[in-house]
Amino acid sequence: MTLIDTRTPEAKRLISGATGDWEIIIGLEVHAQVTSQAKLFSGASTAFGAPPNANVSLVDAAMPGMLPVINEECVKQAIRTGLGLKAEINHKSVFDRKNYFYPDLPQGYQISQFKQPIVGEGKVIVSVGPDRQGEFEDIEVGIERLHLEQDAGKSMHDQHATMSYVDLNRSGVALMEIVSKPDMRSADEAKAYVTKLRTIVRYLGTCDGNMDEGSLRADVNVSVRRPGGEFGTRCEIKNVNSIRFIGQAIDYEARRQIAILEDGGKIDQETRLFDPNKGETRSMRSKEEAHDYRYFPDPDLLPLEFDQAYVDALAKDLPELPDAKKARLISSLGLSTYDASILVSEKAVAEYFEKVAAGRDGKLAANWVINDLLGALNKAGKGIENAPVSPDQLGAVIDLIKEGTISGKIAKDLFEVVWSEGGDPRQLVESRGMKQVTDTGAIEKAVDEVISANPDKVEQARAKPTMAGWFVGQVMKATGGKANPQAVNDLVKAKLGIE
Ligand SMILES: Nc1ncnc2c1ncn2[C@@H]1O[C@H](COP(=O)(O)OP(=O)(O)OP(=O)(O)O)[C@@H](O)[C@H]1O
Ligand SMILES: [Mg+2]
Ligand SMILES: [Mg+2]
Repeated sequence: MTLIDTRTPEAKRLISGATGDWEIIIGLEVHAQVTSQAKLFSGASTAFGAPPNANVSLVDAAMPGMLPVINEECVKQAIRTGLGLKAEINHKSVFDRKNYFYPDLPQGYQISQFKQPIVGEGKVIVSVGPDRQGEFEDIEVGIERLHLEQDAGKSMHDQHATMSYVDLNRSGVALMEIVSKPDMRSADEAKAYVTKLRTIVRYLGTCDGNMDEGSLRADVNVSVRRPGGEFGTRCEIKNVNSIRFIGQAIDYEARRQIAILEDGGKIDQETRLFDPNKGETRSMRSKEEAHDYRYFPDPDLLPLEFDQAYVDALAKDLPELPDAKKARLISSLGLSTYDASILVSEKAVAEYFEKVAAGRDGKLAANWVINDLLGALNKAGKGIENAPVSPDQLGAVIDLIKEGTISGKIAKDLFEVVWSEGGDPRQLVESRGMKQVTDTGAIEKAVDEVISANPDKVEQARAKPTMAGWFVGQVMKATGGKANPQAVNDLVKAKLGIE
């Protein structure tokens, strides 16, 4: 039995407390590391996994007299990301100093953008789902701004009993802070939004999106309100570094706030941390201890200016993005929305699929990629980059089915052979004797044998024509699945004298 969820989309977003329903309001600040060999204002390398303090220039260590020089590559990537988010690109933006003291920030300030960011308002369409009926719902999440800023270094407190260490490798690495509007209403929506952002930056090649290497992380702002009421006070959960944790942090935080409010308390605006081991958020600092960042324009850097021709040139070179690709796969190949959504969700999967589908039946290619290839990869715990079957090999398997050389069933066996042993599918079909038997003489012989061995079943089938399927099954079995099923079906019916 399928359970049909009859609640409206609005009602599905509510969670119930002890005294009635509540709505969760979520806004995310996503920090995405810009794909660039060098840092935002220095030539030091950004390579991941280098020994501590190996990638630190005098600028990143904030030696007196050092001056920042903007890395044009990072500016380009920020503009390209802005275009991918359908956002307004600001031809003039300003770098500000955000002042605070912390041991991993040798400058004593972070260079960021405050009042005039490089990218203004935009929007992202996010597919949320599937729900119990297998349906996706599209929501729109507004982008408030995207600005460029430097990353800080890293303090390490677990290396020594009484001392802390500082690693400045990340100091000065370029980040894009992508600030959403408070448009999300559930953990699922927030998770789907971050997933979509990651897909977009990966298509663009502006950030590698690797959350476990810290290339993408989110500050999660959560508040709750009575449905349709005023926004409540937000708490900000800093630096959450996995999509699953973002969901857990939101659910925990919303319930914590609801419990306080239902108890007659009030929410203090504060910065919190998520503890993945406990699945809880806990207070880091309250608003009273909040920083006064004393933002002001960095006197070492001129405002960043470029003209529309520069933006146009970058726009012209943008790759096809997931939404456009999805629409094209649906309209030109006739794929379902569901299949197209799966295929475009990872750039590498989309590229693989398009190679398989080129010049072939798109729906058949989609079935093979989604059910067989992705299914096998999932089972083996492998990513598409390490798929043992190449697009050419899978394409050849599909061609062999289409030509009638092998049956759909044998194709599954062939796929497994190619997966585990490699090789040219066409040659494997020859050498392993997997060819479909279309020779009517041979099929006829097998049909005759099955019929003469089962006289009682023949009687039954004449009275009940659907029994023909049983004979087809027996013949397929007797021929090792190699007989052409249509030919077997036709012959069985003819011999039994049924329609
Ligand atoms: N009532 C609310 N509930 C949940 N989220 C909210 C609420 N009001 C604002 N937000 C979200 O909080 C985020 C605020 O980010 P923004 O970068 O503008 O400021 P900030 O957090 O004060 O600054 P910083 O970059 O120093 O952390 C946005 O994503 C916004 O959508
Ligand atoms: Mg912010
Ligand atoms: Mg913030």
